[in-house]
Amino acid sequence: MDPNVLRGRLLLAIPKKGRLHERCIELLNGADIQFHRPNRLDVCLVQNHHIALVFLPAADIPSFVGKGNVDMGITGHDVILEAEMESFVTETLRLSFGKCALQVQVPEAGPVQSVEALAGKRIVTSFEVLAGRFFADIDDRAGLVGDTRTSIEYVGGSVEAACALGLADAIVDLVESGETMRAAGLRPIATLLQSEAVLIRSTTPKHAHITPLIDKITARIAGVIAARKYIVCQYNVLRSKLSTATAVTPGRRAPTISPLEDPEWVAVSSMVERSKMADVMDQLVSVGAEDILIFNLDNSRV
Ligand SMILES: Nc1ncnc2c1ncn2[C@@H]1O[C@H](COP(=O)(O)OP(=O)(O)OP(=O)(O)O)[C@@H](O)[C@H]1O
Ligand SMILES: O=P(O)(O)OC[C@H]1O[C@H](OP(=O)(O)OP(=O)(O)O)[C@H](O)[C@@H]1O
Ligand SMILES: [Mg+2]
Repeated sequence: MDPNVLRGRLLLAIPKKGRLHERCIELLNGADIQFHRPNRLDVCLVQNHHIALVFLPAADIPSFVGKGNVDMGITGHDVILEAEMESFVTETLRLSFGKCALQVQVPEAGPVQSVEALAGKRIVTSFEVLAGRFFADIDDRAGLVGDTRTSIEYVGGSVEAACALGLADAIVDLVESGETMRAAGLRPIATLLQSEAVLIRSTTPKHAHITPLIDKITARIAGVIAARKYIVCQYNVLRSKLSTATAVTPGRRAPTISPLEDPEWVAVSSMVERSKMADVMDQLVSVGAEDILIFNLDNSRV
């Protein structure tokens, strides 16, 4: 691709593979960012905006954004910390996917109960910076110096195999469902951090003229995330019970109250978190609300 084609375009990095890739593509579709990625190509032009997408390993995105080589990106909170880029990138949105925890895991049947018992032992991980810092603290407290300190060995993937292969006394790796951990006969003994996918931009952007477009894309993505997170709940209730009912559905800003032909009744419409929908409906029934309807949102701008 001729680099001149990219000139002046906002560069948006997304993971080229792995757990976040497909979710990012869905998000871009939801935000009407249209593109066609030719097979194997890692840079492609967006058809309906002055944007180019850059497909990178998730772990490389923090430093690309932090150094201003791309303008914004989607990656995991965990790899921002691992790349030590937290001062160079701003996390503008949490994206509610890619949720996982970075945990210390030991063989299920083994004797180790605490991280202190791992001081001076062998750790295998893809997170050598975070694990290194964590165990350096433990070594310091145990007064270990030189060769007696905990060894941290980097591997790029399949971290769980290290204990079974006799290469590690413990691993530090991501856990979501816990299926991989259990399948490998491991159990967690400590959590270093919780993570989820985030939208990031450079703290010191190189191209000031691009900021309005960054803001516009951020607002669009925020709208898609909110549309997934919320439903609209609509119901009828006696005017005399309105304040009790709206305490259950206060909405994001305030509920919409509309009159009905029957002056004793009103209709209420309010945004409710999808995860609370069933509880909210139960409570509305118990305060006397009727004709409770739930609507999915296709998109939003909130
Ligand atoms: N099991 C998981 N559940 C949820 N999010 C995860 C999980 N594993 C990783 N992630 C998130 O996705 C990010 C990228 O990790 P992932 O392992 O998918 O990338 P990769 O190593 O580039 O790809 P692959 O492992 O397929 O080679 C992680 O930094 C983390 O934020
Ligand atoms: O708790 P779970 O739901 O089982 O998910 C955790 C697994 O997901 C990631 O692996 P990934 O699929 O990226 O494979 P990899 O080890 O090859 O990187 C992570 O490294 C764990 O192994
Ligand atoms: Mg992986």
